[in-house]
Amino acid sequence: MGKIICLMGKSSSGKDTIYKNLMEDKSLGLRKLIPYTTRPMREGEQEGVEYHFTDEAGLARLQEEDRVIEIRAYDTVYGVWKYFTVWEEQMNLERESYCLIGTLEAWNAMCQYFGREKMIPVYIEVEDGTRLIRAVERERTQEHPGYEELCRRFLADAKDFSEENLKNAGITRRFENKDMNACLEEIKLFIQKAILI
Ligand SMILES: Nc1ncnc2c1ncn2[C@@H]1O[C@H](COP(=O)(O)OP(=O)(O)OP(=O)(O)O)[C@@H](O)[C@H]1O
Repeated sequence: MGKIICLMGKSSSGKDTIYKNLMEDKSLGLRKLIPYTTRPMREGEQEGVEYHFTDEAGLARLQEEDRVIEIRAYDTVYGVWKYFTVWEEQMNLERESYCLIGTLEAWNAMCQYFGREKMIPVYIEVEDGTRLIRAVERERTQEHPGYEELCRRFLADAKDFSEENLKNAGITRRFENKDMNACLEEIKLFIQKAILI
């Protein structure tokens, strides 16, 4: 039986890096569950790589087909952008396991949609000071570093991923990303066991 692995964690905890590594490990046989968004494509992005890009009409069609698993709307300075997960016609949960990066909100909605027993949480944690340094270092490499947004996210994450919210979501196990290789090894072992059940 297939499972859905949901990688979660605060900003700069290493989700993206870990996701890429898990996907490259063919022995795990995980499939990507690529999210959808109504936000415009950024330079360097490609349809179907980070996201499937659509618009409000595309979203409405998917909703009519009852294929939207969970959806989040963000009121940005450019207007409302929606991010959502879609049931893909080629998905085969009997045989395949899927992996995605999710928020706690998405996790809760997906537990409702698929059933908790189908869902495997992988919560990644990094000590706050180290995480902030990694976030600043990553931002510094950008042409136009967005330190303000970085600070906003850092504070928002503390609320979104509060101990209470984690507890209510049934997330108890944590994977500490101090050393990437050790963390990856631990996560891979955990996933291998979890998808066997
Ligand atoms: N164990 C580690 N040691 C050192 N640097 C790391 C480690 N893990 C991740 N990083 C670095 O920290 C930064 C944040 O990692 P990454 O982009 O994977 O995080 P993320 O959780 O996807 O962040 P966001 O949610 O903000 O997009 C990257 O520059 C990455 O190279």
